[in-house]
Order: sequence, then structure tokens, then C-alpha cells
Amino acid sequence: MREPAIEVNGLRKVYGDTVAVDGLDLTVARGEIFALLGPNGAGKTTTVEILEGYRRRDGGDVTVLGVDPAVVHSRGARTDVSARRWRERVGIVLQGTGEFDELTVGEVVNHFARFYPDPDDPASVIDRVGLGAKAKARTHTLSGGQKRRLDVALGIIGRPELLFLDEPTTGFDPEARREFWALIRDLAGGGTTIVLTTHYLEEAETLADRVGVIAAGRLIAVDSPRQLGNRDSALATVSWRTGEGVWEHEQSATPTVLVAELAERFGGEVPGLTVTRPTLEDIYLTMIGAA
Ligand SMILES: Nc1ncnc2c1ncn2[C@@H]1O[C@H](COP(=O)(O)OP(=O)(O)OP(=O)(O)O)[C@@H](O)[C@H]1O
Repeated sequence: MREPAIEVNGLRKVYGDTVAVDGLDLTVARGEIFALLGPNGAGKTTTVEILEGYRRRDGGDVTVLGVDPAVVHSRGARTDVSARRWRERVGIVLQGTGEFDELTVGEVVNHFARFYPDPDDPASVIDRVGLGAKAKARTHTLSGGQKRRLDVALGIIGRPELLFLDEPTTGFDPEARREFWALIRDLAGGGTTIVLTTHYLEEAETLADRVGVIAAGRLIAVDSPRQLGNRDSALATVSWRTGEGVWEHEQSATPTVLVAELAERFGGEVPGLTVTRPTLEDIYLTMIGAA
């Protein structure tokens, strides 16, 4: 089997009296899109920053692209060739870096491209993040969502093998969010491993191969969005309108049987028929509530 992109065992991080990460285990496969969900303060950013090599851990084992990020970050590593190589292979999109004074979008992306041995084409990256029309605009004139797109451009200009995205679409309008999702799928299709944190359940559902739910510093569940918390086998709610126009709702483990009965009862079309299962958000909120 191919070595995973990320392997974490028993990760622990403490700030004073606060246990931010409390024995977290996680494996992310190469080429996977993995979404980390969890309430404010659950430990997502701390975990991701440890994986990126920006934060030191207090316990546990961490391997990212075959390397311990703590070693990359240790003293002397700044000039170390292997540490530099590792950094070039990891793309990071932080929450809001996009202020570069009087520089234009094109200048900033071109400037960052020079840090990498085999960068992508700056003009094409600017187009792909939807900033083509803003290439000559000074970055301080960009809107919030456009600055976020610039952050994404800087995260991918080095053609990373692994890309970390911390709440990437906060402040995006719905169309921009969909364009961004297409970009992420495109990157994953090209083999890039993607780890993102998000508070948008729809984003996790649309993008992620697997989601991990963090609560109080622990990973309490990992599964595909369809199967998380046995969602696929949860009771379905069947709703329909009676002949008198009254809405009926019934929970059922065998909704197909119920719908067949209803069809027979109504002699064809069942008025207002819907069959729904719990959404990812329903499942997530139940999990977080229980934790
Ligand atoms: N530098 C720090 N010093 C002290 N405590 C910190 C520090 N950074 C984070 N914490 C604490 O660690 C816990 C986890 O924080 P973290 O930022 O990892 O959560 P998160 O899941 O990313 O939250 P959010 O969804 O709000 O971004 C919180 O209780 C937070 O207050």
C-alpha cells in the first residue's frame, strides 16, 4: 500500500490549563479530499498547524509526506535542503493573508512563484481562482472574497502535493463557492491531497471523500459524508398530503414499502410526496451534542 499523506497517532497539545488536542488519531490517504469539521475551539486549527509545522506538539507521532513536521520546524532546519523540499511540497492557505500594500495581484503571484522550483504558470493560476479580471488590480482594492481567492492562488502556485485550506470559502458568494469547489476537485483530480477545515456542512458534503469530526480535541468520527453516523441507514421521513389536504409525516426504515402502499392507496400519484434522510448537518449536530 502507498504510504499515506498524513499519519497522526495520539496527538496532544496543551496551552496552560487548556487541552486543545487530546490524543487525536488520523490518517489521510494520498489523493484524498479530507474535511475536518468541529465546533469553535474544538482543536481543528491547532491540529492543522501542527501538521503544517507551524506549531509544536506536546505528544504523539505525526508524519506528513513521510516527514515529521516538528523536525522541519526545528532549529537549523531553515537552511536544511530536505526541510526546504518538504515545504515546497506542502501548500498552505491560511485565514486571510492577502494584503500586499501597493502590489498588484499579478505581481504578488509572480513573486511567490519564484520561491518554488517548479511553479505553475501565474497567469493560469490567477484565472483558475477567478481573478483574471483583477490581475492588474492592487491587492488592497480587492473585496474580502477576492482576497481569499488570492490566498488560494498563493497556496497552489508551487504545485503542492498536499494542500491545507483553513476555512477556504468564508466570505465567498454562492457562485464563487461553487467555482472554488470545482477548482479543488480539479486539483484533487490531478493527484493533490487536500485537507480542509470548514463550518459549511454543504461544502464538506460536496467536496470531501471523508470527513472527520473533532470535538474537545478528539476525533470522534471519520467516514464518508454519506455514511457518517450511519446516515445512510438512518430512518427516512416520508411526507405526503391526504385527500383533505392535511400533511402526514411518517418515519420508516422501509420507505419504499411505505411509498408503494401510499401509491396503492391513492391509486397513482401521492400528493406532495417527499422522502428525506437526515442531512449531514443533522447527523453532525447530533454527534456534537452527544459529545
Ligand atoms: N495560542 C493559544 N494560546 C492559548 N490557547 C489557545 C491558543 N490557540 C488555541 N487555543 C485554545 O485551544 C483550543 C482549540 O483551539 P483551535 O483554534 O484549535 O480550535 P478550532 O477548532 O480551530 O476553532 P475555530 O472553529 O473557532 O477556528 C481552544 O480552546 C482555544 O482557545
